[in-house]
Amino acid sequence: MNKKKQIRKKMKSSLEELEKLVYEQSSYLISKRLFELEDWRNANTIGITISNGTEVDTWQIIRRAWTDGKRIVVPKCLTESKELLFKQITDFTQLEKVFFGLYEPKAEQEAIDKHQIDLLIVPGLAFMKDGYRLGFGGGYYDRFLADYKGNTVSLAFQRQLVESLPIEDFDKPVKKIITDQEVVVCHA
Ligand SMILES: Nc1nc2c(c(=O)[nH]1)N(C=O)[C@@H](CNc1ccc(C(=O)N[C@@H](CCC(=O)O)C(=O)O)cc1)CN2
Ligand SMILES: Nc1ncnc2c1ncn2[C@@H]1O[C@H](COP(=O)(O)OP(=O)(O)OP(=O)(O)O)[C@@H](O)[C@H]1O
Repeated sequence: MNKKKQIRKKMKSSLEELEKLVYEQSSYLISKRLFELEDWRNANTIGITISNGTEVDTWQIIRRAWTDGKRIVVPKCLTESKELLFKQITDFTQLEKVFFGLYEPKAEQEAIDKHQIDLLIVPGLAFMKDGYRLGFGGGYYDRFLADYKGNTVSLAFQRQLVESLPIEDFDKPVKKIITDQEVVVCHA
């Protein structure tokens, strides 16, 4: 657990050093790569978080999905059970600010069944090329992925790719990682 905390701390400060212009350009390149993939083209329902701070920008990805007629579903954290409930949004004003400055769908937005999600964009702080990841520590995505059968990709700045991470039994790797420099096809 301590090792994970250490890596999180180090990665957070590395990400804070990204200049605004580099952040914008890298986010643009990552989304451009995503839109070229069959994984994106073939997906009708896309599960995605609302990026915050130094996370790869997802706002522009959501706008593009809406323009392309795709359904966007965004997670709401059930803090007691540490589960994620995905709800459809068709408009950014259907979100509200919750803890840590995160945005979630408002209560009245309708929840969907997790198996309707064709492509899940899985957030994370650090990734290995085999698809294993380190998140923010809630364990929300590890739990969600345990019985999720759909496609998964993660978006990351190149500096978020690391040589090694502590792996635990419950960790589930993602299938692809898209960075500003490459698309990594993961073989865990
Ligand atoms: N933009 C964005 N939205 C997201 C995520 C994300 O990574 N990015 N999440 C990705 O999962 C979920 C929220 N993640 C959370 C992660 C941790 C804690 C939390 O309570 N952290 C504790 C430490 C817990 C621990 O160390 O065990 C804390 O910081 O006090 C809450 C929510 C859903 N929405
Ligand atoms: N499938 C699961 N069932 C029950 N508990 C789980 C499961 N997956 C993870 N956990 C618990 O969640 C906690 C947080 O895990 P971890 O530190 O690996 O989170 P993370 O990978 O950073 O977060 P996330 O998956 O939300 O991105 C751990 O204490 C772990 O025991």
